[in-house]
Amino acid sequence: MRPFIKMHGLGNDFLVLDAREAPVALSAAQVRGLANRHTGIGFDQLILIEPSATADVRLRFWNSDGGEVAACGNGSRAAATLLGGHQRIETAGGALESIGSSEGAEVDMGPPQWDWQAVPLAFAMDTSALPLAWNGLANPAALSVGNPHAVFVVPDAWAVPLAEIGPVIEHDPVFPERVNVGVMQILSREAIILRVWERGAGATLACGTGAVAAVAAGQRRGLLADRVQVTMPGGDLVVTRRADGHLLLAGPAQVAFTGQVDLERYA
Ligand SMILES: N[C@H](CCC[C@H](N)C(=O)O)C(=O)O
Repeated sequence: MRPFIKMHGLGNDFLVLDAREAPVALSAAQVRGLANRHTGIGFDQLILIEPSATADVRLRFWNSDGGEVAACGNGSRAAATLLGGHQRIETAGGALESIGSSEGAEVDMGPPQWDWQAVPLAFAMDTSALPLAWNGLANPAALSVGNPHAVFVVPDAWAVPLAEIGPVIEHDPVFPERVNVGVMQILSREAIILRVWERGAGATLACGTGAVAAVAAGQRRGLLADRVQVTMPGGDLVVTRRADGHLLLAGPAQVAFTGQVDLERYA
């Protein structure tokens, strides 16, 4: 049996396993089994905390579909909340820094990456506004914040049929590694509403990298200030652009419960 911690950031929920003392090897099938909300523990993402040779800790992330991914903003904040204090974090999507407190954490998610090959896209396009449309959603920004995002500016975020259109865009071959799909309604230069269809997890109550990507997209178009409140179905995050171009993600993260799990049962 292995101890686990169930956490969430505004309802974007995580199974956290601390593998710094004892390594954990996970198959995609095991992750999918653990993610099942009826026969497993249930989560949007699984987070593994591992030792790091280059930072204080290494974080690895898996979506509920079993795929390992390089970034998870809310997941990084949840781990940072657990770890507390100032942490240097190694991830496959880049090095992060966090300041944790008992209620939540702020994570430096680094600068957004706008090169089409960094997103990645299947061919060169203007990433500030792709010349593409899907069922009425058109001209998204495309960028990486350690993971790929397409962000659409829409007049009413709540009116978008995300469950129908999200998977179509997620799996479009123009995104060779698939993509997280955000629909952003701009309320003012300091406030947006955002809903996200997440690659490998579907519609979530909040998405940290999605919030960072949406604010970066709005800032690139000259529509948003340096500090923006991002209202998502699960609550509010704050994204701040620092003078060096790094984007800081702040908001609450909580422990829901702890337990023991037999990982072999899901192999
Ligand atoms: N679905 C994302 C990973 C989790 C992102 C989200 N939960 C966050 O807080 O950033 C992806 O496949 O890149």
